[in-house]
Amino acid sequence: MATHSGGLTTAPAPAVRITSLVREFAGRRVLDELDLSIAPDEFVALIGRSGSGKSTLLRVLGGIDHEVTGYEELTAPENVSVVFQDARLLPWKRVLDNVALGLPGSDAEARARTALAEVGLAGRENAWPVELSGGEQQRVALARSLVRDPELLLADEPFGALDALTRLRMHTLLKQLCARHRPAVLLVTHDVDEAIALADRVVVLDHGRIAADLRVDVPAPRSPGTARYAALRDELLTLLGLDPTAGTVPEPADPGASQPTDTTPKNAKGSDL
Ligand SMILES: Nc1ncnc2c1ncn2[C@@H]1O[C@H](COP(=O)(O)OP(=O)(O)OP(=O)(O)O)[C@@H](O)[C@H]1O
Repeated sequence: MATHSGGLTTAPAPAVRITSLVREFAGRRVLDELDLSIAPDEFVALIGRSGSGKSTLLRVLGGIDHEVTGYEELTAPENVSVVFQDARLLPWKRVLDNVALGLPGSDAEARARTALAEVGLAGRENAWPVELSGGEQQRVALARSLVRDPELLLADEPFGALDALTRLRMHTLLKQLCARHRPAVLLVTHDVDEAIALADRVVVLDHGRIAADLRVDVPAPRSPGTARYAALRDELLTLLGLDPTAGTVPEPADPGASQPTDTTPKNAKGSDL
């Protein structure tokens, strides 16, 4: 939200501001003088080929990786929540206790109940994680993150392991939760359609640098049938080195999986995204 003073309109301080960030592994630059800003309550999707540095950037912003150099500025909120592809629930704790774990205050349990209701899991408080489906477990993970009212929500392919229908339901849920809690969001995804469905901006990472930073100016309800949607989708696929006419965007490569079907597009070098 902009602030006003003396007739001037001042943009709010960004939730995230990074300039010239470098992360090296064994002398190889995985983040290469990277610049990125995210406004408070802005939803940014981060896409890029495998190995482009997406998870590394999330780890830095989540305070998990401190081995960075070179930066002129590195600002991120202290109150950060992270959601991963797997829900990472404690199997020996019931759902409610997973959400309430570590929450301060005597109202922790009540807040956890409210959060579970928000993600559609009222009545499942006493279930064990193993009794929940993958989508339900991710709902718990979202509740556990958002009950802390984070200023920044980092999500690393949170819906990557879910089936297509569950994924769409989770998109709707995440949009509702973000509208209510208004964190800044950085979502890593391999799915261009997911990025367009959810984000205000899509940032494309290539070899540790921002190759493109595109505003999602597709009018709601962001239907794939519209010309603007199709143009943005094509632009993003092309930036990823994919042929927009070749089919859907592939899932992240799973080394243990069998070869993808012939609907899986290949990048210019013939390898998976
Ligand atoms: N701990 C580490 N030690 C050495 N190299 C690493 C380490 N972590 C990441 N890397 C390397 O950094 C590069 C970027 O990795 P990162 O996981 O950030 O990519 P990514 O864009 O998230 O990929 P993917 O889409 O496959 O998850 C890769 O080449 C990876 O091998």
